[in-house]
Amino acid sequence: MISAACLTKGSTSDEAARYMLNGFGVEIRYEYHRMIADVFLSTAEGKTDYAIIPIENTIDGSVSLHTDWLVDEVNLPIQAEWVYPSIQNLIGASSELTEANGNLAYDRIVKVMSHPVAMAQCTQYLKRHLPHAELEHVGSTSEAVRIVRDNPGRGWSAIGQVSAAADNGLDILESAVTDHDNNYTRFLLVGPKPFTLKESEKHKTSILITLPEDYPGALHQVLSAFSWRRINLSRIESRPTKKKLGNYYFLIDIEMSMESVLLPSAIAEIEAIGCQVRVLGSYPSFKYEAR
Ligand SMILES: O=C(O)C(=O)C[C@]1(C(=O)O)C=C[C@@H](O)C=C1
Repeated sequence: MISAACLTKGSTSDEAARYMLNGFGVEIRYEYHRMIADVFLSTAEGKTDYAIIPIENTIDGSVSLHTDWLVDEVNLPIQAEWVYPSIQNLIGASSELTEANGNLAYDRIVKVMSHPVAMAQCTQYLKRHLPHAELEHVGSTSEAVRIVRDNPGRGWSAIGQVSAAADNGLDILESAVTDHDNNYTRFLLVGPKPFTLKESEKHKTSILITLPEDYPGALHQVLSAFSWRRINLSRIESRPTKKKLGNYYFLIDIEMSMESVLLPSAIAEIEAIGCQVRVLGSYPSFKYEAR
């Protein structure tokens, strides 16, 4: 049996976790939390084998809060990554928020609640149809659905998953309200144990680089260590070190395993110019395949 910490039942994370982990013939115990901090801490404190972390979204980009937790607050290696479609829906009680003719009564909706990332994926929809509604952020999409369920008759609605609506006895008022159809979220499986349930043809490595101070052209040299070896990078992002204004580290995703010959030598070259390198994980990368 393996155990995994995840955002609340019925969240996008929960659906994505089941997509990834179920069906390997191994029993999985899920531990649900309302806040992402508790998801990380459960695995960091040894209560679960893995934590399921949404890290990047097609529309909203990197989830900086989750990146910061991964880098600054815990030391949990990345063991796998996969993408999962993020289809968000407007959820509420149709008896309360629908006209007699069956049309959605937008003017009766006074509040929309959701996870900030899910809400950001529906910005255009909310502007067009619900500009008058108050928008409120909560810890997960399913948490939003639960709060709406517990507050009937107030004109509240949530943005979230079909399964959360069903679990809470609410209705899909409008389906697929995300601004673009091609909306995917990239998830990480983090924890101390390597992930061995499934093989993948593609491997990635994520590293964190802190440049030496006052070293002109340091970033250029870092990138050239990869480019002349023809090592492909899939993401480079800078985040503040939080130690001094203007100090940043670079988070780089590399399309190569640490087991390859080339990558360790590129990293050694980068360290030789005075950069600090921390490997966040070298892991299989899985593509989404509709089942
Ligand atoms: O609230 C949820 O349902 C989550 O799983 C969180 C989360 C996120 O943090 O990115 C995950 C995927 C969705 O794209 C929106 C929100």
